[in-house]
Amino acid sequence: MFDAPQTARKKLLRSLAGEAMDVPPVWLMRQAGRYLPEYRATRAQAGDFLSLCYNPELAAEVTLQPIRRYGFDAAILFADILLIPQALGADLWFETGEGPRLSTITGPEGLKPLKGKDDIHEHLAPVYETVRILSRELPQETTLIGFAGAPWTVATYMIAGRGTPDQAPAHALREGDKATFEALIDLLTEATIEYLDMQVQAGAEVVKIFDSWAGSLKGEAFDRYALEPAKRITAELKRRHKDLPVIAFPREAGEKYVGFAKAVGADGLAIDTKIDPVWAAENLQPDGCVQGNLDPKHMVTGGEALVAETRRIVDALKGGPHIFNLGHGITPDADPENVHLLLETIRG
Ligand SMILES: Cc1c2[nH]c(c1CCC(=O)O)Cc1[nH]c(c(CCC(=O)O)c1C)Cc1[nH]c(c(CCC(=O)O)c1C)Cc1[nH]c(c(C)c1CCC(=O)O)C2
Repeated sequence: MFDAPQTARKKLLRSLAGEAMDVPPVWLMRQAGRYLPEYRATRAQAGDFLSLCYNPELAAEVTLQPIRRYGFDAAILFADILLIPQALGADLWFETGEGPRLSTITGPEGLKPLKGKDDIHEHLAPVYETVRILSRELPQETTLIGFAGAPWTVATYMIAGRGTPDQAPAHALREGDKATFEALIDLLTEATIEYLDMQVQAGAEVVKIFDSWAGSLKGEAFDRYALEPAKRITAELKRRHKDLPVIAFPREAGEKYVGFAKAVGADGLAIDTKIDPVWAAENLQPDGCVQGNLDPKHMVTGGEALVAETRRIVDALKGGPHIFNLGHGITPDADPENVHLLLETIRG
């Protein structure tokens, strides 16, 4: 575990512990990415995106690049939510300009080739090594965030074999073959616990659970397949690592955001761009730290609109614990200069 007096000084950990600050800590989703020329150069050196994820020296290098350039308060491990399916035995590749492709799961036979929750570590060992390098090399004020995809979001890719606008194949399996669907969610929940546990053992100080497609689950299905797995993962990680801060991101959950952090046991709740920060201050911040939620389009367009919207978010959330971030990942067409403008606006 980490040493309390030193971590107590890290701004991100103070926010997650519930402290309101004049200047919130800030980092950006996808801060290591294609909008940075140094990222594109290192990815070219690695060969392709997946080779970069499995090369600890180069993955650590791209994680550090935005920290050197901008001095963010947190670094997020460079990896991907789809490494777990690959570690479990699914095929995974990336089609240039299109996105991920995987083998599909359409029924019980789709589960047969998958490995058990404890058989993922050899495949994921390079990721743990990246975390170890980062925990040595990051500046001491920078918090290291580990992460995984939430079971539902990862399952949507494993079932469809690709990203889908409405997650229809996953909903079809959930409704048509509940046993197979629930066995997959269970396997992913348990494998995610082991994966994040290893990241924490290697030096991750916070973990974030990305449920990018949580918004397509409604009513009871949301509680069962978004909330319950996040709760199981959080409870077990906190049992193994007392005081480990957890950030949940049930993207586009809308009104289901209310009470989510408390029910899950998460310390931080990441909000998407559809959430009004004034509403979040009233309805979400009483339960703990809120992270978000500038629209990533401002990182492309910049100017007065970026400044005004950033100020509006900071002002709305300054009465409670807040981590400044975007509402979703920064896009490849973002202008790196706009990140300087953002940081000047927040930090003065
Ligand atoms: C759904 C999802 C994925 N991956 C992730 C999510 C959840 C968050 C979200 O909703 O965006 C999470 C993720 N992906 C990546 C990180 C690294 C850390 C960081 O935020 O800087 C993280 C935390 C790197 C990446 N993951 C990916 C890239 C781009 C790859 C490249 O360099 O070509 C990066 C930097 C590729 C990826 N990975 C994924 C897709 C759909 C794609 C293709 C889309 C795209 O190209 O942006 C799956």
